[in-house]
Amino acid sequence: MNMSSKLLKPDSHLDLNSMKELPDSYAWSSSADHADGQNSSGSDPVPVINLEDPNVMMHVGHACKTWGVFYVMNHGVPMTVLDEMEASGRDVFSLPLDQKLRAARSADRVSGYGVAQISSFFPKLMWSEGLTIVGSPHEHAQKLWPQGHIHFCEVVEEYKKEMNKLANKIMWLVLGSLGITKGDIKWAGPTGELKEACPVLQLNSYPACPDPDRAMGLAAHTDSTLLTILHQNNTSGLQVRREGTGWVTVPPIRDALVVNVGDLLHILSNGLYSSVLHRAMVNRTQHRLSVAYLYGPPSNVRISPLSKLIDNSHPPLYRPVTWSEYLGTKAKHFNNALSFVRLCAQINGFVDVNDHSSVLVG
Ligand SMILES: C=C1C[C@]23C[C@H]1CC[C@H]2[C@@]12CCC[C@@](C)(C(=O)O1)[C@H]2[C@@H]3C(=O)O
Ligand SMILES: O=C(O)CCC(=O)C(=O)O
Ligand SMILES: [Fe+2]
Repeated sequence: MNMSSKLLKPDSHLDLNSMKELPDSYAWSSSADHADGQNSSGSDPVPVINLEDPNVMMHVGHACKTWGVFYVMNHGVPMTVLDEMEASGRDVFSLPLDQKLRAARSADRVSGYGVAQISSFFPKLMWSEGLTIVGSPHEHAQKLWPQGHIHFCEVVEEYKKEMNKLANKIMWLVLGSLGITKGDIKWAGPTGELKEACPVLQLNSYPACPDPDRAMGLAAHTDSTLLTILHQNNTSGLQVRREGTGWVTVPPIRDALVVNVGDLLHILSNGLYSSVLHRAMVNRTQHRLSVAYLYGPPSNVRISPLSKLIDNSHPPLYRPVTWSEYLGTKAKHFNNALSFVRLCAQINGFVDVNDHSSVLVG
């Protein structure tokens, strides 16, 4: 069976690295929309939080409430671990296309190589490729490098270990900022460690693009996570949507990682913290890489608004949902997914601040 032709849309096979012009199937818009955010020097910058600051919890809470995204410094992840992951990502994406397609994501799975999962919601193709690793990287690595893949697997495992520690730390800061303590979280272990679901690592590659003003690296979306921790190489491209300002660029800072609030944290916080809409733009000369650690709860845990945040004047806004149920809803309804777990939206006459359905197309 020819896996690749069955698994990806025929025109998704184009080797982005070899294109001299932007094919029409990749042309999203006029440059006007894209210009928004490229020059956001006038707007507030995304908060940078020092994890060793004595007031760190307050800063995290404030950033979650007002931005849904922040940088963390003094995060404790060794620079070598970040650099090695970046180098390994580069190794993957510089393989010949036919070799990468051996690890292609099949229609019924989350993991593997291919175009972004959300591609099917858009009429145009995105200027990117990704490798999604759920759990062990072994199976994909073996397909990518039949002769040897130990190093790649070691790098991924080390990266996940470090990210898990950091995600746990940040998650407790977030929960603490909501007044939540260890006993309030069902999926916390005896020493306060948060049990996590099968961790998901998303490697994204955005090759240099002949017409970046009309292309889109990764279309606007929110993450279906509690938190996402993002490492980017030295090339800018990430933008977040800010109420009243528009698209704000989140340039790489060498010593910092980017943390996004995901949809499940929006639900858990009963809407106090909103997941942030973000997208990735591409560059004319530089290859951009990013590595996202998608952090969520164990798969059997139902996430619902924390009971400490509920009272008569703050009724629960969402019904309980597990991560895998939510991913299914997202796969079907994309940026509308939250409204499908929302309680009584019509009765209460709420306008969901997190309903991003109107920003579907770049
Ligand atoms: C655990 C997740 C979360 C996924 C789906 C699945 C695996 C890959 C994730 C991403 C990564 C790239 C952006 C996104 C929007 C996409 O297309 O795939 C993400 C999506 C989500 O956050 O909803
Ligand atoms: O490449 C980026 O900066 C964004 C990646 C992203 O949003 C994701 O993987 O979910
Ligand atoms: Fe994302």
